[in-house]
This record gives sequence, C-alpha cells and structure tokens, in this order.
Amino acid sequence: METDKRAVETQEKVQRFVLLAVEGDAAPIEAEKSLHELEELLETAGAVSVGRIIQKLDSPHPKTYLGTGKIAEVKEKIAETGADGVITDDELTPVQLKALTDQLGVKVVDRTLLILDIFSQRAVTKEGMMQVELAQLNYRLTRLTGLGTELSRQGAAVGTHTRGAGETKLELDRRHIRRRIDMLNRQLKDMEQQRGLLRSQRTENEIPVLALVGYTNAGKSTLFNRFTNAGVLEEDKLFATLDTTTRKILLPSGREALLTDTVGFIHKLPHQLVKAFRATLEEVVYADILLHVVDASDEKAQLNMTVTTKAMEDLGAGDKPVVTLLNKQDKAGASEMAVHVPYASEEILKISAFSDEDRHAVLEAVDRILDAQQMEISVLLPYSEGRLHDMIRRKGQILEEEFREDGIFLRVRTKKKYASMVGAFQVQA
Ligand SMILES: Nc1nc2c(ncn2[C@@H]2O[C@H](COP(=O)(O)OP(=O)(O)OP(=O)(O)O)[C@@H](O)[C@H]2O)c(=O)[nH]1
Ligand SMILES: [Mg+2]
Repeated sequence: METDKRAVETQEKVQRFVLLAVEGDAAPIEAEKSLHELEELLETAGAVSVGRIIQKLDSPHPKTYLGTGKIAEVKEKIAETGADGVITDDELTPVQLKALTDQLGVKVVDRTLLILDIFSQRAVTKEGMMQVELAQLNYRLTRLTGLGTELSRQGAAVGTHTRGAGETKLELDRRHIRRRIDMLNRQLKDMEQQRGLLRSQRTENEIPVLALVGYTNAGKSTLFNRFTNAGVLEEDKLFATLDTTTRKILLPSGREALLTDTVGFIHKLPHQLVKAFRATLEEVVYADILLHVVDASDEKAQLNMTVTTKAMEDLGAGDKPVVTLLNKQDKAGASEMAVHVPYASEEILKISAFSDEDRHAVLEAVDRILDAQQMEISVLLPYSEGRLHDMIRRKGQILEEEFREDGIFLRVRTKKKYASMVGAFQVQA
C-alpha cells in the first residue's frame, strides 16, 4: 500500500482530523484507548489526528453526538488546528451526521465510514470488493434518507482513492442503489454456493481445517505465510487482510491439513461489514480447530480477545476446539502481560511468529488435538466388503494396505466414528 500513502502525501495535502468520543461509566474500554485505535485506523487510511475531545456522557447526544457546550469546544479546536474535519468514535445516526455537519462546517466522518474506507482501499479479490461495496451501499442508503444528495457527493471519507461505490456515486439515486444491492447480493450468493461445493468435497476427504482467527494486527497472516509460503500481505497496519485464503500444510505427524487466514476483528466493527463478510467468515464455522492469535504485547490484549470470542460466538463457531496463541512474545512487555483466556482453550501457547521452534510447537499442538479426535485401527476386510473398503479409504489416512488371500488388510487412522464402522473386522496390527 505504499503507493496509496505517497498519493496522500504528495498529490494532496494529508487530511487532518479532530477525534471525538463520549465516555460512559459502563464503557468496555476507556475512551482514550478506543481513540488510540481510531488514530491507528486514521493513519491506515492515510490521514492524521490533530487533537482529541472526549465528553463524559452515558450515551451520545441523540441530535449532536456531543452536548452543546462541547460542540463549542470542538469548533475552537478546529479553528486552532486548521483541521479538515472531525471523526467520531461511534457510528452516527443520519440526524447526528446532518446536525454536526451543519454546525461545524467541516467534513464529518464516523468510525464506520472510516473502516469502510479502509476496507475499500484494501480489498483485492472480486468477492472482497463486492462485499465492501455492499456494506458501503447499505451505509449510504440509510444516510441518504432525508439528506437529499448532499452526502452522496462526499465520496471517500478520508483516503484519496475512491473505488467501487465511490466512483459512481453521483448518478446513484436510491433506486439505483437498491438495484445494485440486490445484484451484489445475488452474485455473492452464487459465489457462496460455489464455495459450499468445494467445502463439501473437502469434508468428503476429511482433511482437517484449521482457521487462524483474531483481532486485526495480531499476526495471523505472518503465521500463515510462514506456515505456507503463500505471500499474503502482512503489515503493521490495521486490516491488512480482507480475504480468506486457504492452503494445504503438512503437520509434523505427516498428516495434511488446510490452513485458512481470515479477516481480523476490531472493537465496534460496523455491523454492515459483519453482515457483508459473513459468507467469507463462514469458513471459520466449518473449521475443525481455531487458532486464536493474540497480540500479547498490546495493552488492549484482554479486550481484543473478548471481541474475537464474541465474534466467534456470533458466527456460530463458539464451540470449536481452540488453540490460543499468545503471539509477539519477542516484543517488550509481552511476557509480563497477564491475560486471562475467557473461554475453554485446548492449549495456550506463548509464541513468536518469527520463531521456527514456536511455530513447530503450534503444529504439534494441532496434531495432539487431531490425535484425540482420531484413532488408529487395523482391519481385515473380506473382499465382499467393497463398500466399507471404499468408505474407509475416503475417510481415513491409510498407513498400510495389503491384499491378502482372505481379504484386504488395512492399518488406518481415522475419526473415531468411522473406525467404529469397520470395528467388526478389527485384527491385531
Ligand atoms: N515482533 C513481532 N511482530 C509480529 C509478530 N507476528 C506478527 N508481527 C507483526 O505484526 C504486524 C501485523 O501482522 P499481520 O500478520 O499482518 O497481522 P494480521 O493478524 O494478519 O492482521 P490483519 O490482516 O489486519 O487482521 C506485522 O508488522 C508483523 O510483522 C511477532 O511474533 N513478533
Ligand atoms: Mg492478515
């Protein structure tokens, strides 16, 4: 993404924003920490923060996000810093967006629009781009209500690159948006069906599927690349990965497995995006084991874990076996950080993605879990049991096969349920 950055720096002035947040007593995270993350998001999008204003309020003001007194303070800050706009830490309602824009006279962006912008800059595959466009259109559609075409002319919130939904924004009236949404939904559904087909072939072959999941910037792609040499983008920026990639890997036991890299989660991830990316994330629902990667050097590690766990539960993957990887142990502060794993984890490993030894330990842990799900059995199948022979060849890993006079001798490693189906023909190895 170096080219994007240069475009922001040289062709156009880097945009400067004042960050706004409200902090209630029941907030899961301090406003300062949440704004720190918002600032990172802003930098990822190619803009910078020039100040912060936080107001103690149980929930955002329904009309103006911040209270009237604070708005005056925001105006002063804008005048003092020459900021191009403000960015709020929460999603704004159409009413709040309009009122703030009218009162401040600068660009008003919310967390959701910023994240949508980043996703739109970073999407690579056709499906990824379509999913982002769908989320953008849904966001825009609700914001068009009662606002005429004012907002639709805004284009990309922060970055200089407008892609997808941004490009055709002028011609789009609501009807067009709806039509486009319908079309995208249809195409995405087709793609999902194709993926389902591939998936059923995989299940048929019983290759175990491992999914790397976790907060954005935790190190999922770094691990994925080192396990597979796949060359997925890994960067010290939020949301480096938007697409699900799957590759075959070899475990220390000699077993094959499929490893999947996925999009990261974030605190206050826009619901439009969760919905749009649900299909890609369904890979996670079909995984046999989740590898939950945590940046253990991040002071928000505890909250980040909770965000990921909640996302897993929402996706319906809350009951999968999990290996928790407390990553970035090579970084200062990681080893002293006391994190409590808020779910039942099969194993908890402290690792650095850069260490060969640590990564090997991860795969060994995976082998141990798969071993516990499987068993080895030796059988002598009479030649009349052709169907069973077929079944076990498809469902198991054949370690030995010998065509004997009285039948086919097989030593096979398979899931316990398949072993029991041929259990009647068990013999000594
Ligand atoms: N020091 C250190 N840095 C790491 C480690 N693992 C990953 N990183 C760095 O952390 C940053 C983020 O890594 P990624 O692999 O892109 O993170 P990700 O989880 O895929 O992030 P998203 O795709 O945004 O969800 C990169 O700069 C990596 O080099 C580690 O064990 N130690
Ligand atoms: Mg990644």
